[in-house]
Amino acid sequence: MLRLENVRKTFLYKNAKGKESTKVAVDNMNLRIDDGEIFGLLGPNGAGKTTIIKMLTMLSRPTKGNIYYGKLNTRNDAQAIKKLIGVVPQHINFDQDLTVGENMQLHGRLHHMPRKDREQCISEMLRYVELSERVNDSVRALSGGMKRRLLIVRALMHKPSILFLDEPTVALDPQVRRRIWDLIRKMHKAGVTIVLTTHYIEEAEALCDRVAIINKGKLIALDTPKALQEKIGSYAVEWDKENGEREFKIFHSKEQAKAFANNLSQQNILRRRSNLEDVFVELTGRKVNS
Ligand SMILES: Nc1ncnc2c1ncn2[C@@H]1O[C@H](COP(=O)(O)OP(=O)(O)OP(=O)(O)O)[C@@H](O)[C@H]1O
Repeated sequence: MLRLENVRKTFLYKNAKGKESTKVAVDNMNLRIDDGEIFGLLGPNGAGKTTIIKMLTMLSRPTKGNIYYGKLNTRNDAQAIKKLIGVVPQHINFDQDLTVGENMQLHGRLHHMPRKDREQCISEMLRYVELSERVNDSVRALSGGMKRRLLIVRALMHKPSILFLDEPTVALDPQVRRRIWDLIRKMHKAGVTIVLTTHYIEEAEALCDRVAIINKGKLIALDTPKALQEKIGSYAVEWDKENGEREFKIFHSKEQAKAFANNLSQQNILRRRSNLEDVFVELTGRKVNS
């Protein structure tokens, strides 16, 4: 089990006038992630998701508060925790001058894997993501989707029990995105706990057992996508505003939604089930991708 207790992260920076200011990136966060979950951190750009992942994976220290892996604390037990976790960063960070196999070798060596284990693991992992035939190709020659798949299995080489993925499908087309989702599900089935960040609502809905909605460094909701959606109300009515934008309202009963829709004089009225996007807009007043 992974636990954040009163975690806060601030950054000092110089504002436009050159004056030193403090940015609160993560504000008093309390969170528990259970073994075996696919857990999603959902929020718009700048919400604090990457900062949280960096603290969880010990690339950055909390300004205040503590992060526990069971009884291990990231402040004192970094070496032991590193063996438990795998990290898939947001930006592709292979050595582009090396081949696929050489990049995997490098990662295995950094994790002190014996040569024999390394060789076996690399061929197993490349087979897993159908990249065996590319082992001697330069990483540069791979497509974006292939690089992402390779990034994921590279993080699994030392057999971590928790895998962190920061925006695993950012900038990928829908077909490639689905393939990455299948890979994440496959790893989860194999027993790996998954923690991912996303600003794609569909990704959180498709993959996550539970979702934490983060806005401006704060945790504003935490539950299963279905429970979050039921809490705000399961029925939505939407319509065109005068400026052409869509507006919506959420209701707890179908009858209320129907009565409201019947009394509307606006154009293009639609009744539908509510979704996670509605939850986000209701709670934050913002669209997730704005
Ligand atoms: N090193 C830093 N110095 C100053 N401010 C920072 C630093 N790192 C992050 N921030 C600020 O902290 C806030 C949270 O940033 P973070 O990258 O965690 O957001 P995010 O939710 O991951 O966004 P994105 O989806 O764009 O990656 C932002 O306002 C960001 O500008």
